[in-house]
Amino acid sequence: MAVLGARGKLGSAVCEAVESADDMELVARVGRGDELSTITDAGAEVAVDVTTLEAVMGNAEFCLSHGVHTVIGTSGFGPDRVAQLEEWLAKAPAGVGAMVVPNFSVGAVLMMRFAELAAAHFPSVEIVETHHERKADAPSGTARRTAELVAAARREAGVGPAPDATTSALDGARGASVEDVPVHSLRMSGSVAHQEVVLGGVGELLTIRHDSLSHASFAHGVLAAIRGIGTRPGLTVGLEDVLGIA
Ligand SMILES: NC(=O)C1=CN([C@@H]2O[C@H](COP(=O)(O)OP(=O)(O)OC[C@H]3O[C@@H](n4cnc5c(N)ncnc54)[C@H](OP(=O)(O)O)[C@@H]3O)[C@@H](O)[C@H]2O)C=CC1
Ligand SMILES: O=C(O)C1=N[C@H](C(=O)O)C[C@H](O)C1
Repeated sequence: MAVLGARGKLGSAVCEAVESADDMELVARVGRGDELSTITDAGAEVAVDVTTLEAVMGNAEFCLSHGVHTVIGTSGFGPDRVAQLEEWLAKAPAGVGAMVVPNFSVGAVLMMRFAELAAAHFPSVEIVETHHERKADAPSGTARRTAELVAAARREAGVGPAPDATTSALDGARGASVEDVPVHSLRMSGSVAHQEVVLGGVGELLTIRHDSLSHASFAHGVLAAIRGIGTRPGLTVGLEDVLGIA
């Protein structure tokens, strides 16, 4: 096992989780400025990337082309980056896998699934995510993924656009639109990672909320992803399958 971004907030939690697991060994802690050959020299079979938007693609290209399974927790993945991973996977040694995981917390995976289930039953749906003030990307990867799942569920059920009479608005007042789902991003000192999916119907509101209160919330999912990737060649997006949340 190699951890890229090992000295970061999530990277430190991942290293701790791997070191406390009996069935895996941490052989490389990679930080900014370290040679990527550290990963292959150490014989790592799986790499977990929890770095930055700028670093992650170069890291993934190296790992996949050298036959190292790659679990990507770094956020900011849109369709272009996913397509690039698929291109590299097609040229990678047989059996190699890449797993893009917008959120490793079990509660967040369930929150996304619940939102997907509810999405077709309410005319209105919007997402509010809150993160710590050091977060680089907005909206969060979790919010993006939730919006994609919600939008797909609504398309499949033939639900039309959410009602909205706005004809005049300041830029940003209605949030960012991810596949027509409004996403509102708050950056707050004192917070970790939080999301509400708010659904509106006739005379009722449903709010699905998840809070990560510390980076320990991501540990179980990271270990599950590491254990699962060896039997999942090619691209996997999300942790639903690995956690048995279908
Ligand atoms: N999927 C999930 O469940 C979660 C995802 N995340 C995501 O993970 C990423 C990291 O988050 P977080 O730990 O909070 O951020 P941090 O800033 O604490 O950590 C990022 C680390 O990556 C290091 N780094 C930068 N460039 C490279 C490089 N080229 N090679 C190796 N290491 C590098 C940084 O080093 P330096 O300090 O020197 O810059 C830093 O130690 C973010 O994208 C975040 O959104 C976070 C939490 C949960
Ligand atoms: O940067 C973070 O902290 C987090 N990033 C991920 C995201 O963008 O969704 C996962 C979690 O929300 C924490």
